[in-house]
Formats: sequence, C-alpha cells, structure tokens
Amino acid sequence: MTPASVPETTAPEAVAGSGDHILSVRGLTAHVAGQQVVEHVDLEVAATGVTALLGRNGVGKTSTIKAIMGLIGRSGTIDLAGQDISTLPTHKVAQLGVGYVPEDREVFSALSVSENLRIAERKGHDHRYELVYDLFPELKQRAGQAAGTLSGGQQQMVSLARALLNDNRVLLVDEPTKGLAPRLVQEVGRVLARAAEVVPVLLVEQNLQVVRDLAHHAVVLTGGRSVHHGPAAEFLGDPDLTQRLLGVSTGAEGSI
Ligand SMILES: Nc1ncnc2c1ncn2[C@@H]1O[C@H](COP(=O)(O)OP(=O)(O)OP(=O)(O)O)[C@@H](O)[C@H]1O
Repeated sequence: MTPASVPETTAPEAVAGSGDHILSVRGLTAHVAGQQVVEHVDLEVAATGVTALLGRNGVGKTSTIKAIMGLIGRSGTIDLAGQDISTLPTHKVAQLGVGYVPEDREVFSALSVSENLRIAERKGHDHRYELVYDLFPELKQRAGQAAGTLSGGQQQMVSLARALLNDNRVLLVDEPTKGLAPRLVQEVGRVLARAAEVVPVLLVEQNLQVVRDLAHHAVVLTGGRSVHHGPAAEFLGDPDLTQRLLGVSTGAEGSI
C-alpha cells in the first residue's frame, strides 16, 4: 500500500479536548494475508457520544476495527481506559468491554432472535435486556423467529442488541446502515443515538447524513493512515476537505 498523499491536517492530540477518551490508538499497523492493510492509524474515541471513522472504500476502516479487536495481526498501542490491550487476544478484548458490531450483521441465521441474544451474554457482565427491548421492541415480538428470516434492518437490530446487552465500555460499529432502505437508515440512526447515550461508539459509516446527525468527532483515513481528526460538523462542513479526503463535496448529504 502506498503512503497517503494527503498531509495530516490536524494533530490527533486535537481530538475531543483533553484526554477525555475511552479508547486511544497510536501508531496502529495491521496485516491480513501477509499484506499491510493498516499503515499508521492514530485515533481517539471520545468517552461519550459517537466518534466517526471515515474514508473511501478500501482505506482500512474495517481492518482498523478488526485490529483493535485483535482479529487480525497488529502492532502499535491500543489503550482502553488506561489499560494497554494491544497484545491481548480477541476474547480478552471483548471481556474487557469492547463490543463489536460487524459489517453485514453476522447474526446466527438458524438461531432465533432470543437465542442470538442469549449466546451473546458474557459472564461477569450485567445483561441489559430491559434496555435492549426498550430500544428494539420488535425483537421481543419476534423472539422466536429465526434470525435468518428477518429483514436486513431487523438483523441489524439483532446485531446492535447483542453488543448492547453487555455493559461494554465502548462499541465498534461497522457500517450499520449499509444496504438498508432510507426509512431503516433513519431507524438505525435513531437507535444508535440512543445507544450512544449509554456507551461511547466508534462508528464506521458511509452515509454522511447519519454521520452529521450522530457524530461529534471524526477521524479520516486514506491509504491505511489517519490523516484528519476533528469535530465532525466542521469536517463535513468543509466541501474542499470532504472532496479531498472522501471524494464527495456535498459535505451535508450523500454517501462516500
Ligand atoms: N482478507 C483479506 N485479504 C487480502 N486483502 C484484504 C483482506 N481484507 C482486507 N483486505 C484489503 O485491505 C484493505 C483495507 O480493507 P478494509 O476492508 O479494511 O477497508 P474499508 O475502508 O473498511 O473498506 P470498505 O469501505 O470498502 O468496507 C483493502 O485494500 C482490502 O482489499
């Protein structure tokens, strides 16, 4: 992968004020199948609300999230509320409270909705069924339905509900609105907003309206490197910058 041609526009230290972060990543590199897919990522996830991780297709957003989870080989520093998790295996990262909502939902198709939730219960955590069923009343109604027969939007709700069930310290949510109809995009956005009141979220999202509605801070990748950090509204309000880093100049609407 070639190094990013875009110079860093804002120092990572400028993100989210002074040290009020739940997750802090420094000099992250990651490899898949012998290929370096993340070259140098610095990012901070604010201790509250939604931090967006943005970039064009293939720049390494999913790989960054997988590297934080320990799902792919990585090096660098990953600090979770003062604890270095950069060498821990995935199950330890999860046990410490990093929730992962993967791209493409990844529900267990043959299991019912309630079985999908029960299998996500982690030992030693409080299980927030009340919150989950308050956020997703439809999941209670469909508790016995096989998850594979749910719509894409409903499957996304199961995926988010699984992560919200445990009292995680941060959620890594990868493209939750991908492939959803506009009405469902709005619904997922509404749910994410409520989820972010309970737990901070690092959100990979291509729909810029969703980012504008939800995110306080934005980190932008190009070529496996973080090249911009700053307030999301400021970034999205700069058509030249969004054109340069995302390839879209609207700033307000549309998708990357
Ligand atoms: N299993 C793999 N084998 C080889 N290359 C891979 C593999 N997974 C990812 N890559 C490569 O790593 C790079 C980063 O991919 P990644 O999925 O992290 O990007 P992304 O920013 O999430 O993209 P998108 O927005 O399209 O989902 C891409 O060039 C991709 O082709």
